[in-house]
Amino acid sequence: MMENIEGKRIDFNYKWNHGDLFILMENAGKAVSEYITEKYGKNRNILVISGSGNNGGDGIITAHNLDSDNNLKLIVMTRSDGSVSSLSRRAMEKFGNDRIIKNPNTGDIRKMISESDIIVDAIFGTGIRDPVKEPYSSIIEEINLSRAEVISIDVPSGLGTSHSVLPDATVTFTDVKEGMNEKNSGSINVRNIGIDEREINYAGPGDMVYFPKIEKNGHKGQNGKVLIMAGWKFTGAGCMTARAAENALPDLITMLVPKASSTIFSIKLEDQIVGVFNSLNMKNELEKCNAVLTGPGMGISEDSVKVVLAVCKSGKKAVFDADAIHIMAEHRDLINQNMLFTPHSHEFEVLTGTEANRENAEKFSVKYGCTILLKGPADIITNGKKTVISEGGSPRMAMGGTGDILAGLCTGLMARNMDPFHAAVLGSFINKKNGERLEKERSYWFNTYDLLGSMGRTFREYYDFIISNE
Ligand SMILES: NC(=O)C1=CN([C@@H]2O[C@H](COP(=O)(O)OP(=O)(O)OC[C@H]3O[C@@H](n4cnc5c(N)ncnc54)[C@H](O)[C@@H]3O)[C@@H](O)[C@H]2O)[C@@H](O)CC1
Ligand SMILES: Nc1ncnc2c1ncn2[C@@H]1O[C@H](COP(=O)(O)OP(=O)(O)O)[C@@H](O)[C@H]1O
Ligand SMILES: [K+]
Repeated sequence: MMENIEGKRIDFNYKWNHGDLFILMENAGKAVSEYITEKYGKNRNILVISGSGNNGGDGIITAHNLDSDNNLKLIVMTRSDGSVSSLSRRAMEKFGNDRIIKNPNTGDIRKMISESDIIVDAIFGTGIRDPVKEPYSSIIEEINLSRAEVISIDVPSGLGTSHSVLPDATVTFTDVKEGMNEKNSGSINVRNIGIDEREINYAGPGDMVYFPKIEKNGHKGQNGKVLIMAGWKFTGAGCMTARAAENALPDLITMLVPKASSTIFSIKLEDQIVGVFNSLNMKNELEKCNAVLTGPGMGISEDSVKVVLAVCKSGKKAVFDADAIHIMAEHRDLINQNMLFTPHSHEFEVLTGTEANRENAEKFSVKYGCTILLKGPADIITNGKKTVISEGGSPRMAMGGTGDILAGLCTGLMARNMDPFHAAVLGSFINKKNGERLEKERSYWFNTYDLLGSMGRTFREYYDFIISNE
């Protein structure tokens, strides 16, 4: 079962890899027209009703393919300014603009429906917004009143709203969509339209769809607060986590550190809030934050155990890295679905007592409900329900500190309201692409400062890609 946003993610990955989604639309139209021809034969009275988005475009290609062997009519309902999506425009040119019936009135639509044996429903797909208003609600009602066979493309138009087409069959692409069942979709036929494993099961630019946009009129605090308790033994590691977390664009980052090292942190992180650790401060900051990180450069001490246990008790979204993973190995009963663990293979073995591989990561996630990001030349991210592989990066990333950057970045993303799984996938992807960018510029001669310095540019490249293609 695929959520709509996951469909978007896959589309963006496809677009990044192949440049153009039109071939998918052509394949979608081919899948639907073949289904109809196989089931109903030729010389039928077919009415295709398309909306203004890409679902409508799939309908237009379907109409194009069925046109020569049937008595076919194509209606296109445009947006109020007369436009349709850019892919649909290409589909319209292919069909022949002058033969398309644009925005007919409801009476004419009713008449065309009554004259048809087969109706192809391509009004809305996964891009539907609630509520469905006139004229769409009436068109959907008319379709449901007709005696014709109704075939929906991808999803019954209006699914999930109060006005939904009730088709005899739905031809859907890649996977069954969220909310679909035989009762609301008729017989469900899943067709592969050319999306391959890489676009589905591997991290890619499409993972940016889960990154919450910055609201133009936002106010302080709205974009999340990060709490970091790290670097108590190795201050450098702690500072890197904070610098990395900034790239997720949270509003506030607070570090709690021991009194003895607070001056060092204040100097190195002059633009961030550095507080002195004590039990009361920790309690207050844990209450305020949206996500918390502990572990990197922390050392294992009485206080660090206290911190890790307090984080567990807080119920906040949390990232456990490095020493915190060692501590949590003794407290597995406290693990829950708000937690992300970012072990390399040795830490994984300590945490789980099993060999570091995909299967064991999945088993552990299922058992404890948490997300695991198992680091290596290829990162494996799993929450037990889904697993994504994140490939790439640079061999130079084996240097110390890249794990701290990754943990900080993931925490920042979780504070921005992302769930642990999608934060881990995007964090790993951006971190690795950032390493690739630097390797391209400097071969292996770069360090963690360089990674932190260029992360914003790497992020932006993918952010802009999503924004400019939405
Ligand atoms: N990777 C895939 O699976 C592919 C998906 N494609 C198709 O693309 C569809 C998604 O396309 P889109 O994202 O363009 O979205 P849709 O085509 O589902 O709908 C969006 C359009 O409908 C309008 N709209 C939405 N809700 C409305 C409402 N309540 N009242 C009036 N107008 C409304 C929007 O303004 C927009 O123009 C999928 O369902 C599928 O059919 C295909 O083109 C091929 C590839
Ligand atoms: N040889 C490598 N090739 C590509 N990416 C790597 C390599 N080594 C580490 N990375 C990446 O660097 C990040 C940090 O991993 P790692 O170095 O294992 O963490 P740590 O700093 O905790 O040891 C991960 O995203 C990982 O994929
Ligand atoms: K549809």
